[in-house]
Amino acid sequence: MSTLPKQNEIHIERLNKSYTQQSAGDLHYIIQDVDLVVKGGEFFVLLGPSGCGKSTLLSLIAGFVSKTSGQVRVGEKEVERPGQDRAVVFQQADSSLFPWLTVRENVEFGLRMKRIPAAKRQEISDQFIALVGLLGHESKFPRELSGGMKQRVQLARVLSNDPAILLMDEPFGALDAMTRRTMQRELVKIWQETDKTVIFVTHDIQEALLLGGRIGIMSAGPSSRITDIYDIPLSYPRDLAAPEFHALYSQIQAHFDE
Ligand SMILES: Nc1ncnc2c1ncn2[C@@H]1O[C@H](COP(=O)(O)OP(=O)(O)OP(=O)(O)O)[C@@H](O)[C@H]1O
Repeated sequence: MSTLPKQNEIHIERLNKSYTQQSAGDLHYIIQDVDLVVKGGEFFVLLGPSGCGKSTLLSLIAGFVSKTSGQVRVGEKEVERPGQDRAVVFQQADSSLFPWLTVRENVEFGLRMKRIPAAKRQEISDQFIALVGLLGHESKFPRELSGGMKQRVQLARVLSNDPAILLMDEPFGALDAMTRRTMQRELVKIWQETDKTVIFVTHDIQEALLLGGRIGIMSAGPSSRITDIYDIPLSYPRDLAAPEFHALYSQIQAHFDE
């Protein structure tokens, strides 16, 4: 049996990111000595207070920003730049959708760039438009969609490119509570159907517990680290009213009350 790391496994070792503070001229560590292994096909949630460095860590994995020192590997490859194996879903779909393209054209954009023939493109976009529940809306433009629908288009577009890893930065943060719950449920279903590795950033404990197979707690910055990792032994879909859910909620909440 091969012992090589899976292509969708993420290894982070002694990772540091610092900026030089303009005023003081000294080094300011955003994250310091982060160690983490996310297994292939895992749903991992990064949970921490606002400003602790969650987006920074996600951007380092995405290859959007360069590290100060340490290692980020996907499979066996060191991350040096963005790659097709890692797709990022942002909080605001508006900034990532092309307003002059329809839902279908937005979803097919990456496929067109890869010169996939039209018939195959349509087959793939049909599949993911259906998966995110947007059948019947293919010809609409982003301005004709609600916030939740735009977020679904963003998700369908990302999924149609078939990345091994989904990096999600508070993707439902701007949605109303009901749409947010629907999207959370759909994301879990999509993840179960596609076996992708997901790293999902949030500062909402309830969201973390609804979604995560494991939850990594980040300490408040500066020099933030992952201080604790919780295995969440609850089956999906998760029951907000279950006593086990409440017990885990209180346990995790205690980290932020200290
Ligand atoms: N380019 C930069 N130069 C200097 N400091 C930066 C830069 N980018 C981010 N920071 C700082 O890094 C810290 C962490 O920011 P980051 O956006 O990663 O946190 P976050 O946990 O994702 O926050 P939120 O939950 O509010 O989105 C903040 O204090 C921020 O000011």
